[in-house]
Amino acid sequence: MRRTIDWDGGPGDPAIATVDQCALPHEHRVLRLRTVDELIDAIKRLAIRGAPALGAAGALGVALSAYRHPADEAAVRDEAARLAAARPTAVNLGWGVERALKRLPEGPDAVLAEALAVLEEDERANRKASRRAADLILQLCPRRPLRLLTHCNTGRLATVAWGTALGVVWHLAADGQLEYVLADETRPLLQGARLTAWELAEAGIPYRVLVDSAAPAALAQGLVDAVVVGADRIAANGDVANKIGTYAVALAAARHRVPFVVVAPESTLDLSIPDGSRITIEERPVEEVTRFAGQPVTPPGAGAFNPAFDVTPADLVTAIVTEDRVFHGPGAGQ
Ligand SMILES: CSC[C@@H](O)[C@@H](O)C(=O)COP(=O)(O)O
Repeated sequence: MRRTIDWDGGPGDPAIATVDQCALPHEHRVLRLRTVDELIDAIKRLAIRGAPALGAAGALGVALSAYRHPADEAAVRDEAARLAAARPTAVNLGWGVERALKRLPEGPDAVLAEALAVLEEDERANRKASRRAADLILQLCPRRPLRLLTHCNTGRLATVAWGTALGVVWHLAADGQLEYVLADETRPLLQGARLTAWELAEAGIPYRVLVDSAAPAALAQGLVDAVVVGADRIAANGDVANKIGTYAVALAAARHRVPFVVVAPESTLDLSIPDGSRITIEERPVEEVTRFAGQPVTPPGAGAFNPAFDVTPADLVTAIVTEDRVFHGPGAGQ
């Protein structure tokens, strides 16, 4: 399967195919989802995850619903609303749903055509944004070859194909300008250790995984030329919501004057909100923190604070790079 998520419907059998990100790195398994409820469940379990992949899932989900209920627009709109609410932070999910819904009056084939256009555009946008970000990092960092640090997973698994921040890695490696990648493990669900490491290994790129709390030490020891991350929602003032732990990396990068670059498609910008304080941060089940690899790691009944995302203030961001433009944040002087 070339794409992480795609339409897999035959006549009378509408379905979405997606890589099961819960099974990696041990097993590369493809899920075939036949209903919007199955799709919502896959999104909630993070079998499908990453803002651009969620945008694709939103659009494909509306197509799935439109084929399942061809004569019942209200049923499709109800499923679309539930789908858009499956995860609150990544703006792309609701954006993908809305884009596909606009074609609903024209019938299921038109909705599917729109969803497939979202998928097509995603890969194109990510390749372009990551090329632009790679060129910017080459300008900002004199040392060669480059040593990058990243957080969470922003590769092809988080998108339809290619990736955003990890797309920068693919470009720099192809240019012969990359020494290695440090991949934060990304507690509690280990998107870095499980998924980014899997993608880097598959691509033959030198990498090491580090616990999230080691990232400031890596920056302090001069092991990193630039930090490159993705985003789930970017407010009008340049505040960036991304996987929990991103803010701590940005603070440490600023302290050590290491460029902190955010790469995202335009669909991740939410110019309707003035700043990051308006971004809804998803809180996930306490068991993700109180258990590890299926085993309890806390005394029975321990509480947990488990936000899935944090907001990095714009003044810690050197640049936000999309397929269309580069925003230099107030942190650009670092
Ligand atoms: C290109 S993906 C950008 C972000 O979506 C990514 O960094 C992230 O935070 C994903 O969080 P997740 O909870 O795994 O969906």
